[in-house]
Amino acid sequence: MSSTFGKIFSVTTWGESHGPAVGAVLDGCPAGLPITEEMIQAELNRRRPGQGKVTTARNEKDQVKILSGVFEGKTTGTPISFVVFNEDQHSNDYAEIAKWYRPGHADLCYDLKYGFRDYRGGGRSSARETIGRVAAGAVAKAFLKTVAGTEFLSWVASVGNVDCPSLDLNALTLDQIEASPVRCPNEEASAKMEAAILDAKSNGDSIGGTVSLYVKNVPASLGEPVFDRLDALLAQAMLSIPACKGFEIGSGFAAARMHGSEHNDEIYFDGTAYRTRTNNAGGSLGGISNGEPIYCRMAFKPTATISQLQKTAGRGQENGELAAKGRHDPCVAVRAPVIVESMAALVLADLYLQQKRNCLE
Ligand SMILES: Cc1cc2nc3c(=O)[nH]c(=O)nc-3n(C[C@H](O)[C@H](O)[C@H](O)COP(=O)(O)O)c2cc1C
Ligand SMILES: C=C(O[C@@H]1CC(C(=O)O)=C[C@@H](OP(=O)(O)O)[C@H]1O)C(=O)O
Repeated sequence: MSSTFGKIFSVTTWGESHGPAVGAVLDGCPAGLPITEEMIQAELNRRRPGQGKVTTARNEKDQVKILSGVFEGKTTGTPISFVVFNEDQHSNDYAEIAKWYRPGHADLCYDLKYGFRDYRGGGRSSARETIGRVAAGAVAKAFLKTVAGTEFLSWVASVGNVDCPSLDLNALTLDQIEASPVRCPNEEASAKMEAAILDAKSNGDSIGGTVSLYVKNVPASLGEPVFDRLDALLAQAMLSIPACKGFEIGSGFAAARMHGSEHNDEIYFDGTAYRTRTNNAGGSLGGISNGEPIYCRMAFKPTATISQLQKTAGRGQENGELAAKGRHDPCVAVRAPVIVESMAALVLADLYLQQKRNCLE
């Protein structure tokens, strides 16, 4: 099922960017979990378009409605359905992409696969689809918080060649991240990133960035030892986010330049649990969580749709040029952190429920 993610705690998203609505169905969430529309709305507000000069100007309220699976403020154990109505589509701006494929977007590949063009914006390939992931992810976060005290934080770690300096991750708060218009908690780096995004935008261009994820209080023993390794599932989850092109966990690519003596995380018992003194593993060894925080980084490419004139080809096999229209994010990384957190929560909630089958309590 191409639109479903997860085995037990599983989400199916539906809807197109310019259709009447988008949403999700979340199945497998245990009964009795307190859930409100307000909790989900708070997460959707972090993802929403129209948040200022550094995001797309499409002005959607993204007001969520829960249609099923919650009664008297608690989950009932039955499928939870979410809907968000689209209100500000402006589909006429997209007339030209009915004919011309946008370089860097999914237009050509969707046509090659389905022989069909939904040229109303990005259609199903638009990141508007991630509304369903964030709504379901909010429930996954609430579930993990209840069973294990798990906490998720994600922020923009670089834009173009501007890097966020290293942070004290245990002291970092969501408020510090959300205070920045680009979601970088370091004030100086935030200002430089904002300038780089506005500079790209003023040239009819876009710019890439990286997003970091830090998850605290991850229960040990989540993940399967062979194919459904925790790190592999996280990679799949992250690379399934539109425009995500790179994933690294723990020391990531830097591990390839290290010696074992440097990379191995020393293990000790702290009186309660096994811990490691460093976290080059990023919280996963042998595909199984070791109880240390999960730490990963994702690379997001520059937004495909730009207003500069670019050479491309059309549906009728002709070659030509396109200066794309519509309202677009100049840097998609800025709105990605809550999506990243949501996908990580969906992976962990699913593995948590799978682990219940692996051992006698
Ligand atoms: C939060 C977010 C916002 C995005 N906004 C835009 C956008 O405004 N315009 C655009 O062309 N692509 C945008 N994208 C990226 C496209 O959806 C993505 O590039 C497209 O689906 C093609 O997939 P691929 O880049 O993963 O190959 C966005 C992605 C994310 C995660
Ligand atoms: C509306 C949102 O962002 C959109 C993501 C997106 C894309 O191609 O990914 C393209 C633009 O929209 P449209 O589909 O109208 O071209 C963005 O505005 C959203 O995320 O809610």
